[in-house]
Amino acid sequence: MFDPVLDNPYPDSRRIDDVPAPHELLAPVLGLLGTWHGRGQGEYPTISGTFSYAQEVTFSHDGRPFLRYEARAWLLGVDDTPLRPSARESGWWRLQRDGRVEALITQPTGIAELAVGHAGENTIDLSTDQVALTPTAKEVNATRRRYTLTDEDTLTFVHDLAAVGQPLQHHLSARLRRTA
Ligand code: HEM
Repeated sequence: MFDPVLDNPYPDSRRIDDVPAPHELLAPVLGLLGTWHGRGQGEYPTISGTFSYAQEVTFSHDGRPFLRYEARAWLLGVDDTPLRPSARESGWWRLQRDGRVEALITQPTGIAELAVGHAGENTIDLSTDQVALTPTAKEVNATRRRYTLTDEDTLTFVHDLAAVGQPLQHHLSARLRRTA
């Protein structure tokens, strides 16, 4: 017989003032903790026109010096009607001394990114260090992600992409509001 399953004694926290207390290395990214919702616009030279999307993003921690990151997007039609699920990704942002960040991000489209960068005054800037692709994934060579807290509850996001033979250029921009 198995013992009854115990509750996880180490749940993630999405709030600065909650337990566990955030690790000191998380100081430069504490403003990201929580759940964010918003909308954005996207484009790419290989795609006709632009597209609109909505997105939900969550950053949490368990008291250790990394963030758990989760994002999911869905495309929007006229009058913001949801059209279909779009990009999803999840990963880990490992905070180092002096605000250096090492991120591991995976997507169900067969793409795994290692990114490095820096968390500074209200801005996090991550660029690809390595990309790994499953055999059937689209060709992705590099990304750059910039997150800016324009006020305590507003997060803007810009994503550049080098893929399918195109040089690094704008793919997405979004503006998110903290909802939890
Ligand atoms: C909010 C997140 C994202 C949204 C809403 C989004 C949306 C889109 C859309 C609508 C397309 C056109 C194809 C289609 O209709 O599915 C597309 C293409 C593509 N996206 Fe994204 N995307 C997102 C994030 C990403 C990320 C993180 C990457 C890679 C790291 C990426 C890489 C690509 C690639 C490689 C293509 C294919 C281009 C082509 O084959 O012509 N996207 N994206």
